[in-house]
Amino acid sequence: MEQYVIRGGKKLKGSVAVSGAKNAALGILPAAILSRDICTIENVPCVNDIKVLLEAMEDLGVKVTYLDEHTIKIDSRNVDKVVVDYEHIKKIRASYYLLGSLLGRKKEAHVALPGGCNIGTRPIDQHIKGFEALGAQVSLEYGMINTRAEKLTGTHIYFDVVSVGATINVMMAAVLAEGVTVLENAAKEPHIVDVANFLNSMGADVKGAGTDMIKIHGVDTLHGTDYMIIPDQIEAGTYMVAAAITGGDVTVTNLIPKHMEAISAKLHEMGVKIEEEDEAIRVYVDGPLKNIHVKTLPYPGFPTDMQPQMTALLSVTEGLSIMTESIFESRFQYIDELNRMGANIKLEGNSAIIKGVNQVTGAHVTSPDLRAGAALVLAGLVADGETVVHHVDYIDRGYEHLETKLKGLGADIVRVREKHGKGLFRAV
Ligand SMILES: CC(=O)N[C@H]1[C@@H](OP(=O)(O)OP(=O)(O)OC[C@H]2O[C@@H](n3ccc(=O)[nH]c3=O)[C@H](O)[C@@H]2O)O[C@H](CO)[C@@H](O)[C@@H]1O
Ligand SMILES: C=C(OP(=O)(O)O)C(=O)O
Repeated sequence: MEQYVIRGGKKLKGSVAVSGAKNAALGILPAAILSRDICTIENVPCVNDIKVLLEAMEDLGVKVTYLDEHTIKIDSRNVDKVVVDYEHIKKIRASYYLLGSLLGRKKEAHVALPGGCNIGTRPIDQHIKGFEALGAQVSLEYGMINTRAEKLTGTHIYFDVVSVGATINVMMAAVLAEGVTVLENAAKEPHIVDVANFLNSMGADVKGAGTDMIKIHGVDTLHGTDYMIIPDQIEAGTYMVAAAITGGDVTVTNLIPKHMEAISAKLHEMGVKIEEEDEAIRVYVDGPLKNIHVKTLPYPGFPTDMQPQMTALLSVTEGLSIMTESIFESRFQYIDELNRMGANIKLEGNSAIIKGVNQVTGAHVTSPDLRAGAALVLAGLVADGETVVHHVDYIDRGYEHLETKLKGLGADIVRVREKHGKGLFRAV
């Protein structure tokens, strides 16, 4: 088991480059299966979720070749299996995208129910509703989702909830369907647009991604392509908060400022200085910050994947702040851990009532999930003394070289491994 040991108190300074978007890559790599050809994908983040997904794809017959750390050649000319078992995907959520891509390509898919972060009940009824509307039969048996279709036919689908996963999954299944598919009440996140752009670069005809109505004209075949994944909005936001929480001065580079608007706006409201450039944002603090209220919402609202990191910042900001989580009901599991570090946060329904404290103190804390883990690291960066963040494996799901990037900004953070049974540490 690996941990981060952080000695707080360093103001972060310098610049940090954002990696490719995890949640876009998790859609784009399975979508490459639809092409029956070779796709070269650049800016793939080097994070564990991607490694797990690629192993599952290799098991299906896809040939994966790393051209460098971030560039991957996906050869999906020979996909001979349609079954993705639990062992391959128990750790990731996005395995469900193999349903949409295999259904589109092979008209059949059997995928174990997805894992991923334990942040709520996370049903997939809207994915199933979409596949069924396209003409597939779907059943759930023995922990597997089984789906088959004689053929897929375009239709109108209205999603009852705004779902990133259902939008991407059904969009993927529909690109090779006969006729026109219209997805209404679609999610609008940047990664939806990125997956749609990728599909179009393979010859698909997807219009309207980024709005709540996506129209897909089915095509007969798709070809290979070269494509570059967008920067990770959430990783970028995490470094912006790292700058703010340490009272530092950090330029976050390789991002798309438009994708950061909700995060930038809330930081600005707190008094954090935000300077936008073409592909970078400088974040610095030159005075005391103000308490604010934040509510998570689907894009373009404030992202739920930034909720824990923002709460960490508010926990050390004077005054009473309220963070309301409206997407996932169990996304406050890290509050007890922050309180163990001296934060003063109470949960009332789906809101965290945060009484800002002057200082948090180092403690042993455990990440309950990916973004919560990032929040605990952020709190550790300003804590008095030493913070040990356990369960770094959650953080590794979605942050590329987190400790290296933070060290580059001047943070005192090391990754260590607990010596079996002895509670001793050694550097990894
Ligand atoms: C791999 C990936 O991209 N994960 C992201 C994706 O997760 P994911 O795709 O799982 O999240 P969704 O957008 O689907 O979930 C949004 C809401 O819809 C509900 N819902 C979803 C599907 C469904 O069939 N039925 C249903 O009721 C969920 O319980 C949740 O309350 O979007 C979330 C919301 O931005 C992010 O937090 C995750 O990081
Ligand atoms: C919740 C997340 O991921 P997943 O949906 O893959 O669990 C996340 O990226 O914050």
